[in-house]
Amino acid sequence: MGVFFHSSDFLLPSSTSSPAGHPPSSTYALVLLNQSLPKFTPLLWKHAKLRLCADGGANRVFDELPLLFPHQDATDIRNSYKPDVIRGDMDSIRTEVLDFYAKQGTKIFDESEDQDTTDLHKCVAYILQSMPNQESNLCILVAGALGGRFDHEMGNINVLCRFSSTRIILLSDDCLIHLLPRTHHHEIHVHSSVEGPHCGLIPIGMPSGRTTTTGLQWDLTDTEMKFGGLVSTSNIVKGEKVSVQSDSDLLWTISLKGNETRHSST
Ligand SMILES: Nc1ncnc2c1ncn2[C@@H]1O[C@H](COP(=O)(O)OP(=O)(O)OP(=O)(O)O)[C@@H](O)[C@H]1O
Ligand SMILES: Cc1ncc(C[n+]2csc(CCO)c2C)c(N)n1
Repeated sequence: MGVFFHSSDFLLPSSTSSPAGHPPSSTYALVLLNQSLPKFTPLLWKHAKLRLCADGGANRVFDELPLLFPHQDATDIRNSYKPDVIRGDMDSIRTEVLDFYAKQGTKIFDESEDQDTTDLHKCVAYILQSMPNQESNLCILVAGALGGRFDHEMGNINVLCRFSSTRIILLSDDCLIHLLPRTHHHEIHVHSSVEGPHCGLIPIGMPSGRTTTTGLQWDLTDTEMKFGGLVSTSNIVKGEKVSVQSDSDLLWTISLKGNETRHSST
């Protein structure tokens, strides 16, 4: 069985290269959702080759990005953070925002006839169509995916499952989540300057009969996990490397640093 390597390099400045022995860095696409943008959004923006707003996510870029640069002119910031694409059912984007980005040359896709898939789903499908040759090293970063409405959060997690062969990372200021498909063993490189130590491993879709880990305070050894039984929450990463293998798909989540003033216990 092959090994998947995972590393949150996108949380580090662009000049910081991957550690020796790690695979070449990913090609990133960024999707911005209609939820408070993480304060590290400008860093994700810089790493990304393609930037999309899911419907009302464009309002967040318009309203909130200038607030991250309080000493600069809001219009200058809006002019320099122009999304490549806005796609969704367009029931949340404000007209002034749509007009502003349409004039800037952003491609607008109104998919209002599809009321069965979420705006995030529509954006991921667009990325896969428009970057077909990048699939093996493509990594889709989703900003504003967590915190807020629970139905939206579950819809966002469902996108991880619907596109399980694509690397997709859901992000908020507080944590990240991605899928560890059962088809591979997983090696997670932890950048302790920006992430951890709190983490979790959660079976998704079905119980996990056997999961084995190394590198955690509470490691699992051929352990069963299921809702109604054990799921691994409030675990702790011990060092720089975590390994996971399981007979079913798991969600991996790890806390992000930088919110110590809001969460004094982290
Ligand atoms: N509170 C939230 N928490 C997490 N994700 C969110 C939240 N609000 C929106 N999103 C994400 O942003 C995307 C775009 O949001 P938007 O508000 O435009 O969606 P929507 O389809 O109009 O929502 P709805 O009609 O259910 O209110 C959604 O598809 C979802 O992925
Ligand atoms: C069983 C079922 N539940 C909810 C929806 C509604 N829905 C799901 S995704 C979406 C688009 C949001 O932009 C909407 C309205 C549906 N179609 N089918």
